[in-house]
Amino acid sequence: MGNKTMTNQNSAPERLLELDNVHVHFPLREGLVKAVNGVSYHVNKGEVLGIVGESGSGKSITARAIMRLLPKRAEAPEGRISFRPRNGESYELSALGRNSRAMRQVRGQHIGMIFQEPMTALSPVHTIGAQIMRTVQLHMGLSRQAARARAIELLAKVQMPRPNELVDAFPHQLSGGMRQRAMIALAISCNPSLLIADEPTTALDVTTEAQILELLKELQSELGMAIIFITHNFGVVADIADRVSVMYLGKIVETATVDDIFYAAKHPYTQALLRSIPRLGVDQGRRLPTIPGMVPDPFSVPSGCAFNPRCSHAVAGICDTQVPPEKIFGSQMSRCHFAEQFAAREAAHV
Ligand SMILES: Nc1ncnc2c1ncn2[C@@H]1O[C@H](COP(=O)(O)OP(=O)(O)OP(=O)(O)O)[C@@H](O)[C@H]1O
Repeated sequence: MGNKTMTNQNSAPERLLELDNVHVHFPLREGLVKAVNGVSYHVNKGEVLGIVGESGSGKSITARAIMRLLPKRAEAPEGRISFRPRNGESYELSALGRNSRAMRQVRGQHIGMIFQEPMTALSPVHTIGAQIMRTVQLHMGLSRQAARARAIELLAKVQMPRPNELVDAFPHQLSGGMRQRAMIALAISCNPSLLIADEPTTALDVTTEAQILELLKELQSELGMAIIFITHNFGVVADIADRVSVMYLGKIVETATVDDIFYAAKHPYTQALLRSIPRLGVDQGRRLPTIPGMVPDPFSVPSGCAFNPRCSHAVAGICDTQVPPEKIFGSQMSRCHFAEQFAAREAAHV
């Protein structure tokens, strides 16, 4: 785990990014899709925050709202997104124009982003070296020669074999894993303080996935950057994250340290997701429990707690009518009406 959270003199972690009540809506002909529906979370300097949830829960759209790279059909995000990359430097990302100079500087220099599909970030018609050189020349003011040296250094840093040769390769000449490394080199080229990783290992075979995770952990601790790691895979989260936020239908329903998520989850959705993970040697020959029902269609989000129709703990008259508030237990947050009961049960088991 990347336990490198930077601290100030009082050893309270320094906040790098803060989202406060962020909404992203898609006005479609069929109705209004509230893809992100009041999301609040923070990332401390140098920490890895995992964001977990089923497909369609709003993980990627929240990340794209931070980068102001939302699909054209989306309305401008509502709520506050504050970012403090360095001492004295502070950006209200939510107040910046999508193509403003400041926003382009943030995207180029301070926040890197990597995706499941490397060709989302890489141009097919330029060499890997040319793409890295362009970024570092633009944002770090390097000369052509220095930029080429930086590109080779970055390819070596992401453990590309023969960086002196591959700097002149086009993306299609590389294997999937190597392309992923090239995209990571491009994303970290200007020493960003935050890397947003959106399912970067989902399409890879398990060996390559393990290598890329190892690489990200090494880079995170060497460069001291924070990472938002988006995935639907709890195993990956356990491997890389310090804290985890669980998303369901456009809301964060639980946030906790990795240990508390695995051993003291206080939201029935988190608990259900954890029950559906296969455990080596334990679940052989046994059918794994799945979460009953389907994620509701985004035009008709259930009233009250959006998870209530699928929840085995739901109580009629409460869960289907009242939106649960955030309940805080030390560093843990749960949006369940009955979170205290889970806490009391844990206390009884100690
Ligand atoms: N271009 C779009 N037009 C309309 N609605 C969209 C668009 N992109 C996303 N949405 C809506 O936003 C919701 C959240 O999408 P998002 O991609 O953030 O989910 P996710 O949790 O990242 O899922 P996945 O793991 O499948 O990537 C989707 O269910 C969809 O309803």
